[in-house]
Amino acid sequence: MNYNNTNIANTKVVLEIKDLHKSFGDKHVLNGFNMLLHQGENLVIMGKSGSGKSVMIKCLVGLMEADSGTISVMQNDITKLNQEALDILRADIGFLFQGSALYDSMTVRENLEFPLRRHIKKFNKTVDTEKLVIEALENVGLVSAINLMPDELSGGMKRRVALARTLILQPKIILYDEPTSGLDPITAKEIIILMQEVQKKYNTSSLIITHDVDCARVISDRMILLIDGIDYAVGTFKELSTSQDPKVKAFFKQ
Ligand SMILES: Nc1ncnc2c1ncn2[C@@H]1O[C@H](COP(=O)(O)OP(=O)(O)OP(=O)(O)O)[C@@H](O)[C@H]1O
Repeated sequence: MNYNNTNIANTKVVLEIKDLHKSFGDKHVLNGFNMLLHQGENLVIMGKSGSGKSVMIKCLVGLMEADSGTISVMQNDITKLNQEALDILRADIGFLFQGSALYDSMTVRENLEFPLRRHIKKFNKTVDTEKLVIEALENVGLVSAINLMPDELSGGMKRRVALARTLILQPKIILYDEPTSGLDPITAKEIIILMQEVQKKYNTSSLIITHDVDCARVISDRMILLIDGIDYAVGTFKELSTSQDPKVKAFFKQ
């Protein structure tokens, strides 16, 4: 298998999905999907609307039970973990949802404090909340917005705050669901640059679901095309974007 960054192929695997199946009645959404995510890798998953990307993510985070297959996060088979072990593992996985999902009635500071309170076990009891909030906002260049309410922020600022809220738990893996959707091209580019900076600074591994070909081009070390319920095509952006397979080609027509 080829990687844009050959160093990544030699790093450990932090997430592995093997032969995942999920059907709803006679609708077979996932038909044996496989995936590997390496430490420090940016892996982009592309698939048409309704191809099963959300179903795959829901199985991955335990919101949905797969019919068969295995999912390992940092060498732990998540289907075999008890609730407490799952909670500990979940604190190492950050999410950035479509549309930012900030709490509207809370200030930026309170939005960032919220996950800290929920996952306090991950840190020692004397955690300096203020320091962590400021540090997370510094990472996204938004310390000045600390006392603002979400409706006082632009779309791009909201996405940044959401990223800061994800970073505050110091996740080892970040799942991005359409990180640039709804943003103008310049703001989208800023978010992509920020994602790259975060990856470099913390050596996080990222799984990025996107329809945005530009985002995939810039950020991906490797890509998977989810077609017909399987990992239909796997490779670098260059490999996939020059493929002669009509199903693959369809993704890169602009
Ligand atoms: N709980 C459910 N019950 C029945 N069918 C479902 C359920 N969840 C998802 N599906 C079906 O599974 C298929 C895949 O849905 P999914 O939401 O994973 O697509 P997606 O690739 O994330 O699409 P999009 O890019 O539009 O978000 C769809 O046909 C959907 O209707």
